[in-house]
Amino acid sequence: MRSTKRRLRAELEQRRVARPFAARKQAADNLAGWVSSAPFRLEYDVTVAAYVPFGAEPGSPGLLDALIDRGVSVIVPAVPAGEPTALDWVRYDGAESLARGRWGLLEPIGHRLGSDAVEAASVIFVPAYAVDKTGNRLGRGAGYYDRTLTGLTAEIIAVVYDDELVESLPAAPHDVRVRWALTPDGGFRELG
Ligand SMILES: Nc1nc2c(c(=O)[nH]1)N(C=O)[C@@H](CNc1ccc(C(=O)N[C@@H](CCC(=O)O)C(=O)O)cc1)CN2
Ligand SMILES: Nc1ncnc2c1ncn2[C@@H]1O[C@H](COP(=O)(O)OP(=O)(O)OP(=O)(O)O)[C@@H](O)[C@H]1O
Repeated sequence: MRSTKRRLRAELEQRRVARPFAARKQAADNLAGWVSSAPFRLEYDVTVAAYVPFGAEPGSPGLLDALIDRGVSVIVPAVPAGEPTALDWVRYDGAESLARGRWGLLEPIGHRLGSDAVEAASVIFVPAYAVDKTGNRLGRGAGYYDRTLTGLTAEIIAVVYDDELVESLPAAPHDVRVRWALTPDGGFRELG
């Protein structure tokens, strides 16, 4: 199982890296555009936990900015020091305040809110290499998100390219299923 997941991650990463720049840009714009037709409430009193895409991941800060433009409070992860645990969180208020953190990830400079901050979120966008039709998600494999998402009742959305919404993925008992996929061409799709 572990080596199957590792091989899948490597294949999916290669496929992402091979996507032409213009296609990635179009996909990022499309993803941001779907925010206005999200199937859940995204208003001024809502907190959304999202993330800042890096490398060949689908998306850009554009989706976060689209959320902020609606008045939503947005928090994004900050990777805690040491071994993988639940993620820490920082408020996002625009791409200007981002700086390179651990592994070159972009994180807002600002007060760390603690790992409990995610409990205020009613909607959580999570990164994934792939998601299957029943909501099994393949992440980077450090286990940050599996540790972060257990026990939450929020709507959880995996953001992937259209060809990364697949028929089935290997799943372990600790894997937390997601209810939605968001893809550049398909928008929000309910899973399960
Ligand atoms: N945009 C984004 N933010 C995110 C995540 C993510 O997947 N995407 N995470 C999702 O969990 C967390 C960070 N997790 C990460 C886990 C591994 C690596 C990484 O590059 N690992 C290297 C090995 C690094 C090393 O050991 O030196 C690798 O896999 O090659 C990066 C981020 C929180 N923030
Ligand atoms: N709730 C948890 N408690 C303790 N260890 C966990 C927990 N969830 C995951 N792990 C550990 O984290 C590691 C990565 O898990 P897995 O391969 O399922 O990652 P993933 O779901 O693909 O990615 P992500 O890093 O996004 O969670 C595994 O070694 C697993 O044992």
